Amino acid sequence: MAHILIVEARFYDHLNDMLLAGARRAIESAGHTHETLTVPGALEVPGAIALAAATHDYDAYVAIGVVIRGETYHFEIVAGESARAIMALTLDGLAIGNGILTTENEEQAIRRADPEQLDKGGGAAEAALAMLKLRQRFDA
Ligand SMILES: Nc1c(NC[C@H](O)[C@H](O)[C@H](O)CO)[nH]c(=O)[nH]c1=O
Ligand SMILES: CC(=O)[C@@H](O)COP(=O)(O)O
Repeated sequence: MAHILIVEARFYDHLNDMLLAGARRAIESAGHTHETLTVPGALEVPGAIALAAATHDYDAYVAIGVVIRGETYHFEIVAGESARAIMALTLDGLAIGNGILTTENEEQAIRRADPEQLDKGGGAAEAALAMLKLRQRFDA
């Protein structure tokens, strides 16, 4: 049994609730346990994962959040930099599933967050578990 940390950027409550439900369902149905850590926005997620990793309390991580395009270049910064930093942590050997949605509008986000539609939260949890298996296989 693995212990998974879900790190959620709580920027849009209703969308996050759906992503979290999907992630928790996937982890529980695979027989694992989880905790959730909440940070303000997607830019804080990689730093929170790095801090949590230093404790060695968790086997894998699921990043959850929603970035919706606004009027300015800020979207590119938040979407791109959060993904870049999460990717850097995976290259350091952490097992992470990235469920941070980056969408043009709320309608796209709902379809992807809803566990009964595209279930991207569940997908991110499954990716984290797959990476954990790889870590174990390579004894990392
Ligand atoms: N616009 C969105 C943000 N922006 C906030 C940043 O992530 C960050 O919290 C702030 O710049 C302080 O460091 N975050 C999201 O998760 N989603 C957005 O759409
Ligand atoms: C992530 C974003 O693009 C958004 O929340 C920021 O909006 P804006 O560019 O209108 O300030």
